[in-house]
Amino acid sequence: MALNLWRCVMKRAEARWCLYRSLYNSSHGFNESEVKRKLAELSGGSVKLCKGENGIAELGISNSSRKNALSGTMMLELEERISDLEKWKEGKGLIVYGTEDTFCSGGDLNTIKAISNAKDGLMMCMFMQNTLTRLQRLPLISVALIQGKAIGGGAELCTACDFRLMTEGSEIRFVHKHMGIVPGWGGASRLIQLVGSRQALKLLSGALRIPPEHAISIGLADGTLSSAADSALEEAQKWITPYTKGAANVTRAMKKLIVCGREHLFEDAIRKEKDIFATVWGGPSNLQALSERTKYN
Ligand SMILES: CC[C@H](C(=O)O)C(=O)SCCNC(=O)CCNC(=O)[C@H](O)C(C)(C)COP(=O)(O)OP(=O)(O)OC[C@H]1O[C@@H](n2cnc3c(N)ncnc32)[C@H](O)[C@@H]1OP(=O)(O)O
Repeated sequence: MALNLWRCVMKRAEARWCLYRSLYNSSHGFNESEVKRKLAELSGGSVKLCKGENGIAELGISNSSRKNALSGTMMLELEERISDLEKWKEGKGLIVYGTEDTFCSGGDLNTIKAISNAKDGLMMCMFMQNTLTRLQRLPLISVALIQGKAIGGGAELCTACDFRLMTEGSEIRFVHKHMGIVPGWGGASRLIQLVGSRQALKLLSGALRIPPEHAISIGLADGTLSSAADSALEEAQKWITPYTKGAANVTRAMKKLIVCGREHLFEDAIRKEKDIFATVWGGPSNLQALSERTKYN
């Protein structure tokens, strides 16, 4: 009886701690079923989840013909995998990685072109902000394993993890300015939290390449992996182990403390990011950039 009561108290506390509350719902004009229907039409690639016996899950972003760019269906799969992880009570850690030689090259430009009007762009923005905020709030210690490029939305995705490990020659780059837009998946608000407003302004307004050594020096990355591509995941597992060792409920409680401490006043900032995103999305610079399909080699 006492245990059930304790469980009920904890459930209410978690709800109060905003651990599982989405940022946007119908009161914000967010029509989730409508945006899911639209994204389901834009296919390609996959997002796979493997939950380990050791309490560490691996989430793999895969769209090999498009450098792991996130198509509409991949955005939906990402949300489904995160829902799965929210229910995984034995979970302690999570490694997010891209298959082959790239982390993620951002939104799939074919998907982005199909939703370049103001309404669809805003719906996608709110869907991805909900999804990446839930990723960030998971009671799991999360690591983005960056091999190759993390470009645009891919750079934003990696900021939603607690830590970032980069392999030699990899690069994080917020290329949004060259697309005539600003980050919209919450990446700007999280980058400011990670590196401070001055560094964030340089990285965003300069669309600067961020190699491993620079990322570490400004506090964006937490380590470099020297391993070859096929053993990077194994090395990331070793890196995360000291932080996930021990009882799952304690590790999860530690992460919950961090989430609650970090988010005070955060929701205001991220909602303003959405409003600013709406002023440039689908505008002349954005449409021009989409027609040029610049390569950021
Ligand atoms: C809010 C987020 C924001 C948004 O949603 O608006 C975005 O994330 S917009 C997308 C931002 N990302 C880009 O613009 C990346 C563009 N691609 C590149 O810069 C390069 O492809 C690079 C650096 C990722 C890899 O260069 P590399 O020379 O190694 O390979 P290729 O360029 O030959 O690419 C192979 C193949 O993949 C296709 N590709 C790459 N990225 C994307 C993408 N984001 N969407 C769709 N397709 C992509 C590329 O076109 C090549 O296909 P091919 O048929 O051979 O042209």
